[in-house]
Amino acid sequence: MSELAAEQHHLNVLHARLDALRKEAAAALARGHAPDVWRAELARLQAVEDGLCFGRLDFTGGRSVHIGRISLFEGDEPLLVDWRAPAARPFYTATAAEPGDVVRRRRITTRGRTVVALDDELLDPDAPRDGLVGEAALLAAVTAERTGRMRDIVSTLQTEQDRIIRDDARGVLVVQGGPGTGKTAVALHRVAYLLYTHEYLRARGVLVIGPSEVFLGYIGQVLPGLGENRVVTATVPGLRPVAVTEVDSAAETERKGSADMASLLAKRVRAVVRVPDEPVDVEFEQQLLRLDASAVRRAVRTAGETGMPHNQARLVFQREVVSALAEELVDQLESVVFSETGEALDGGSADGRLSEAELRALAAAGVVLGAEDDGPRELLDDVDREALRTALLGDAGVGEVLDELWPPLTPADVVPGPWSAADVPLLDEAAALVGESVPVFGHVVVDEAQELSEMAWRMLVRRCPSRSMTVVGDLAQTGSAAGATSWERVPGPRRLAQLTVNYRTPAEIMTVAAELLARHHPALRPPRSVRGSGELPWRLQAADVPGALAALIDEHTDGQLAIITLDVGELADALSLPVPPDLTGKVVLLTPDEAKGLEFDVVVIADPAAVLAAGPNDLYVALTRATRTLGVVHPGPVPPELSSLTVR
Ligand SMILES: Nc1ncnc2c1ncn2[C@@H]1O[C@H](COP(=O)(O)OP(=O)(O)OP(=O)(O)O)[C@@H](O)[C@H]1O
Repeated sequence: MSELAAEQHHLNVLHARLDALRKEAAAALARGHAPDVWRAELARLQAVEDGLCFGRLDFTGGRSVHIGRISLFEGDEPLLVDWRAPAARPFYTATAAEPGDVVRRRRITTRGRTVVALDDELLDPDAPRDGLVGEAALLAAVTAERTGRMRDIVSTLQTEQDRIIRDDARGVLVVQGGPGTGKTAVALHRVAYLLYTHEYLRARGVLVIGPSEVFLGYIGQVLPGLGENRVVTATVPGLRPVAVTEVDSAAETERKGSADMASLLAKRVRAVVRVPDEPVDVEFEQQLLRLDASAVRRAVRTAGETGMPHNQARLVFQREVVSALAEELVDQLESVVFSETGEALDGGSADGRLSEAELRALAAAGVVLGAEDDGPRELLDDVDREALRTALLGDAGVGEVLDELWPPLTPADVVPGPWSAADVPLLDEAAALVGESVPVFGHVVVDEAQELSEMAWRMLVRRCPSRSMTVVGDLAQTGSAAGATSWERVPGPRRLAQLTVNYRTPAEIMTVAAELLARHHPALRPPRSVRGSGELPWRLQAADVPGALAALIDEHTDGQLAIITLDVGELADALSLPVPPDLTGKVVLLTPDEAKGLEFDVVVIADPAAVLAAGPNDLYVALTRATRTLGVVHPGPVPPELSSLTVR
């Protein structure tokens, strides 16, 4: 039997096993037993159909294992090892220089259920080293036409990526890497790895944060394809569903993103508590009670000292005030008996019995006087006092006074609308200050993390108090005015990892991007492109930009074409392209901000000077989106940053 036929035979066995498991799951689901569990299991088994098995390791001594998306067994015999299992690790880490006991690594390419190619690497310590694992398969993957949906890279993960994926779950791992270094891909594979490795994370959940809904759609297929359906994905504003209708200026975005807002909001919340200078009159069952300003001050202090959020501390405040009021009432009642002159006061009877009003007050508190009761001193034991406090608390008039002194708050009281995206972290902060809780996750992944404001980070820490986080981004791509220029704002303690190889952008394009980077971020190193395309980036001067673009679209045949520009409105009309963009279209029109994290076969930047004026980072993002060809169409003089492009 040929090697290909042998692998086909094994793949048939694997799919037969997969089909059997699906049947079992479907039958269990039909029986109605633990439907959620079986539905999820069925979805997991369905999602691993494509590329079920993609590799094989042969070890010294003749043993071999097949590597795939999930583990499969026939009885005790392992048919397929999950790529995340320790046994699969050498598939990603073994090198010719350090082969361990691996003698051969085989990449198996399948189409549907058919094996179409084998790519063998003999791990011979004497062979020349190129640093790339499985170069042929890798190059095939990175040059494949783009579809508008991200694919997983499980069969071609590189060693520096593998190391990050399997890094410790605890603490904050920050991954800095230039464009196309696989940060998004690595972050998603790490989620799959952590969920596989740590049972507790499956129970506590993982949250993946992305920069936009379009981006979340782009990455949406990756985790299900890796057999993980249980991850929550969201944008930062999406974590708190409120109506975002406003757009802030850059200065406003920066101001609202600053950590100073946290103390400002805390101050705003504290300021609603009123401490009067004069005693406050409180009416209860037609009795007038006097609440001393000092008693209010004491209650505010006691409530404040609990450190509880506003609405919870309010309850403490209320209990304190009501205790003071109850004491006042008791004093009044007791004074009937114990007035200095021995006289009954306030209409009480001379023998120390109580007035009508006092009886009503006691009745409201549920204190019932029997005929044998002499007076309130003996009557008002601890239970009665508690009943009195409860009655005071439940009284509408008393409640009104309490609410005036310490009003209950909603987040919208603290941060009134209408709201912009930058208000959402402020509303979230306000929610925490007033005492609303949020769902908590076992691990949080943040993609395009350079865009997050300090206030957004606070929002995420509230959702992950354990601070088990994976944070990936590129400081050279920061677009938001409230975004980061260093990783210092990421909650600590943090450890930093780097990705250095660009799998997306060909060397010819990266040379242009590197010049821009050198001008504006001299401290940052551009990533090294894994390949060249043989196509030089070009520029075209055209007074009629929409006309020039229409001609380019007409000429375009292969793969996806993206037009990146600052002002999409005008071009959308002229070129009849959808806004917001449809990523599955043949031609996609979008802003640099929307293009963040995405990639296309061909990219044309319209009016690069305008993009540059918005910020060099925006132009850097736009320049690094193409997997094959880059062009710019400029109506005026070309920015010096792009003067080296070939004139078309
Ligand atoms: N090991 C790999 N094998 C095959 N393809 C890879 C590998 N690593 C990355 N890629 C591909 O490179 C492209 C860029 O990856 P990804 O989007 O994760 O990069 P990024 O660092 O997040 O980029 P950016 O900062 O520009 O958003 C994707 O198409 C991804 O599939």
